[in-house]
Amino acid sequence: MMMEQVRIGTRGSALALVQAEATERALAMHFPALEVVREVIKTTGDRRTDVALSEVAKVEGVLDKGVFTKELELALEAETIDIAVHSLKDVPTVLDPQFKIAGTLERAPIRDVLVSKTVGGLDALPAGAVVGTSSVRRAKQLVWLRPDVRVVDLRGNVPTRMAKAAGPEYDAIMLAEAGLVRLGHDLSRPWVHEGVALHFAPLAEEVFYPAAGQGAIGFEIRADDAESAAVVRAIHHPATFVRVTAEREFLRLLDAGCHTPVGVFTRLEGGWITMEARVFPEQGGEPKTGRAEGSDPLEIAKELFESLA
Ligand SMILES: NCc1[nH]cc(CCC(=O)O)c1CC(=O)O
Repeated sequence: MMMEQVRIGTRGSALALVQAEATERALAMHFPALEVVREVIKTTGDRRTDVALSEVAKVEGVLDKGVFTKELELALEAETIDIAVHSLKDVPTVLDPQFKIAGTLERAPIRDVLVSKTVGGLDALPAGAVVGTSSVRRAKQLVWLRPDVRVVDLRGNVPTRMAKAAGPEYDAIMLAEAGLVRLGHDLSRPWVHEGVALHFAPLAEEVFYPAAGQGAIGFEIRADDAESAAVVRAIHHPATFVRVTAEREFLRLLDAGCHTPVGVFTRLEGGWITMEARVFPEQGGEPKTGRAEGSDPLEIAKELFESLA
């Protein structure tokens, strides 16, 4: 018996709402009679824009990296929502056993984008350029590729960060291509804000390694909720899931010991997965780079992890 109503939970940021809409469209296509109710939920990460993202978890006592997900899980637990719609890269790799990631939509592009006042991407940034990002992964890779660059913290949701990028404090910022495209940016031409033109330079994943799960929308449900699992299954994209499973498992294995900045990406062709990772030592210095391939996402994650240990 098909359920009559499903309640999805989402953050209230512009990007989260676009992702909720994409989910609702997919559900409407598969289940024309299903009533989809949207619940907008504020997370710790949305409230605490006053401190650096890397500090929010500590300040707020949120377990691990759940700063954008904890309140959605509380709503799942309280059964006020059935499906939490997440940017998968914000979801911790280890979940409480009462929850599970039941599926993903088809993935958007995985690259990072340099958004800068100068054209020509990373190589053409002026000497000593100031680049805004709150991601340690982006910061480490930036400075490794361009040692003269100065990284400064930049918080806020995507539209806020785009507006700040046009201000005098920054020469450039970094954002995910997926978020920019979902919010309607055309990366082939500059975006002009208050008379300042910002240029988009997507960075190939083998040049600038993305985050695990970047560009994927994941659905978290109560582990025992078979009805919601069936709903998710209809809009699920298995090829995306195989890739993000490999990437997240690799991150989970690394996270066991520390909070290392890590970039990782996969490709999937005819059931064959290739995965590459760039891992920066916590103490600084050269990153380790590795590659694994195979057909089992968990196996190749383990193989890659062990080859870098
Ligand atoms: N942590 C914020 C966040 N979470 C997901 C995205 C982009 C969309 C995605 O990667 O799925 C962003 C913004 C960004 O990194 O530019």
